[in-house]
Amino acid sequence: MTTKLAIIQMDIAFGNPEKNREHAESKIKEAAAQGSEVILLPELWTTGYDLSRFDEIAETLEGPTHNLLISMAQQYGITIAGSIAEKEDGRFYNTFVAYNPEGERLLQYRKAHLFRLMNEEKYLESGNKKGNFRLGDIPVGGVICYDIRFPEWMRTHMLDGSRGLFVVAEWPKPRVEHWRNLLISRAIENQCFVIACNRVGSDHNNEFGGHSIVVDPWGNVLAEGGFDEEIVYANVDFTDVEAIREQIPIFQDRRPDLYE
Ligand SMILES: NC(=O)CCC(=O)C(=O)O
Repeated sequence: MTTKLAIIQMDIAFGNPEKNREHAESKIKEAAAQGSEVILLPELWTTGYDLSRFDEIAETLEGPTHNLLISMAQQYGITIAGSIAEKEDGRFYNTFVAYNPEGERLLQYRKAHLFRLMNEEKYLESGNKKGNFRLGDIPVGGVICYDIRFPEWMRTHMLDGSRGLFVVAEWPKPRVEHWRNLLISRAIENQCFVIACNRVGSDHNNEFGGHSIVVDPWGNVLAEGGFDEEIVYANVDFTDVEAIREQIPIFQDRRPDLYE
């Protein structure tokens, strides 16, 4: 069965959640009108990297961004996912959330690997739980940006039979070839679909690279964005994973006794 995906490769207004919510809302409407079933937004799409103001602009999971995502998921009968600045008990996290068409939260994954080049370790706490969730019956994982440089962490997400890896990012343009190559490698080595959303535009420190991408479990690029705002669409059949895992059974042939 095919799943219709839409990746919202948007620019993000620095530290301006209201403006970003308005912008995302119009893009979500546009993607839903095309029949999309799963819609992916970028990393920290409401705030950008305005980390020093997270005490003002981060939210609990009951905040206005979550209310908006829940109401849009219900109104359009879609699953919506992306990462948000989360605040809990005076601590801050970069948290990937997903809501199903009933408005139920499927995922709360706090970024595990904090990226020093963008000062995350100075302002954020890291998460310590995996980002596995289910799209209906389909097991998948969700991780955030720098996490993709840790293949062992991605593999951990795949050991339960997950068929897809959702990735959200604010990945700078000068390393966009790393982004592409890492994502294609994660798809091949885990024989899974990789569905990845990167923002575009710039903030005071970085220009971001876009190139949101959907890769199949054989490593073929099914859809890819450019450097500007756009919605990247792709249809995927998560059951395709089975034939490839039968043909080259890496999950059966692993030798964890040697390397775990
Ligand atoms: N937001 C991030 O985690 C950026 C990661 C990144 O740019 C990298 O090169 O890794």
